[in-house]
Amino acid sequence: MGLDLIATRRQLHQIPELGFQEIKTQALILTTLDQFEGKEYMTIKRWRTGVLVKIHGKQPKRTIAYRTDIDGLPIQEKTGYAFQSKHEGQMHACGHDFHMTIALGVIENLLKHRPKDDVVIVFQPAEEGPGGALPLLHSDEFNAWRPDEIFALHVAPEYPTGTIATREGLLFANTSELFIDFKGKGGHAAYPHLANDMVVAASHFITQIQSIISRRLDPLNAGVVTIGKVTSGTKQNIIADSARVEGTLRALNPETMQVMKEAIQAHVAGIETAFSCRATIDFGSNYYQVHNHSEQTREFIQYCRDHDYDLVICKEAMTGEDFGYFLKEIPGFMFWLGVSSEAGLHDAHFQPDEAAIETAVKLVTAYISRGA
Ligand SMILES: CC(=O)N[C@@H](CCC[C@H](N)C(=O)O)C(=O)O
Repeated sequence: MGLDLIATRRQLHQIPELGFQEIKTQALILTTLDQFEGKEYMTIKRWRTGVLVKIHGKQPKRTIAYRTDIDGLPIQEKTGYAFQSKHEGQMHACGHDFHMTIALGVIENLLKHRPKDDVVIVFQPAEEGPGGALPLLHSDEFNAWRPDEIFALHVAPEYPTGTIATREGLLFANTSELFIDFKGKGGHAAYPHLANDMVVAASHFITQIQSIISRRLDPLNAGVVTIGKVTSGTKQNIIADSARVEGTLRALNPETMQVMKEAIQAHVAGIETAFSCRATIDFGSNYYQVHNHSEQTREFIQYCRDHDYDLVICKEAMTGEDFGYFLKEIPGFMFWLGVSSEAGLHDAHFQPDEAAIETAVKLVTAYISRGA
């Protein structure tokens, strides 16, 4: 009996793990691969918590790669699914359970009907952070099987199930994480003049940096500053001696990202002066933009049109993806797969439509096998 795609997705959904901690996920991928018929035609390698699979083509002239990410997010799930995450505070809220299931379905198909060329399927850890693509791309394991072309998909809640959306050129933005620690002097709530309040300092900083977008950037060259987490204080009547601000920066080109980082540094320096405090800035992991190569994207678009897929030529998005690092070095493309969820990506209620999995397995298998 073949792979049950829905059951596999639900199994994966129950065991989300954060970047470079995907131990159970890796084990489940390996166990699933081990059950496939035709496994003599594949070679499997582990890379950290990821997995690389090579399917040996019948008359290989080149290698085509397909990549899936495998990590989950630090979100407490609120879907109410019977197969809800078993890991407290962790959830597949960005569709990586879908992405992995699709990759497994594709491997099963390619082992049954071997393609002409070699195929490498990459199960990459840590897409949500700190970033698995760059170290994987420069690993010996990957480079021993370095492909001529690579592609990937990402689920899209806003499109109807099975819709394929992509574009030539820029698809996803440049990103940089942002972590700032403010250090001041704590004290009694009734004596603010004897303390140095980091709740107030951090609040000023968060409000001020909104003007980076409105006053520092060319309005035609968009950027985003989002602060997603603020931590400070111990009790309502104690002035906090420290505050930590965590966020992300987004920009449509690397130059704009640089402008934003310099502006952040200037604002932090201003806060240090104004509030007599100290601050450290960490830009965390940075993802290079996902820039689809024209020739490969056009061929894929034409294939979708010729085979009656619901195709949308979409706009670029401010999401980030470390798949951009692969595309910086290897020709290829990324596309969105519609999964019609009312709740969006990174939302505790995210409920993608499982019907999209089969559509994607068929498309990716057929696209890899075309011309065979
Ligand atoms: C598709 C998606 O949602 N990707 C994530 C990538 C994370 C980037 C990085 N860790 C950051 O937060 O800057 C996204 O948030 O866009």
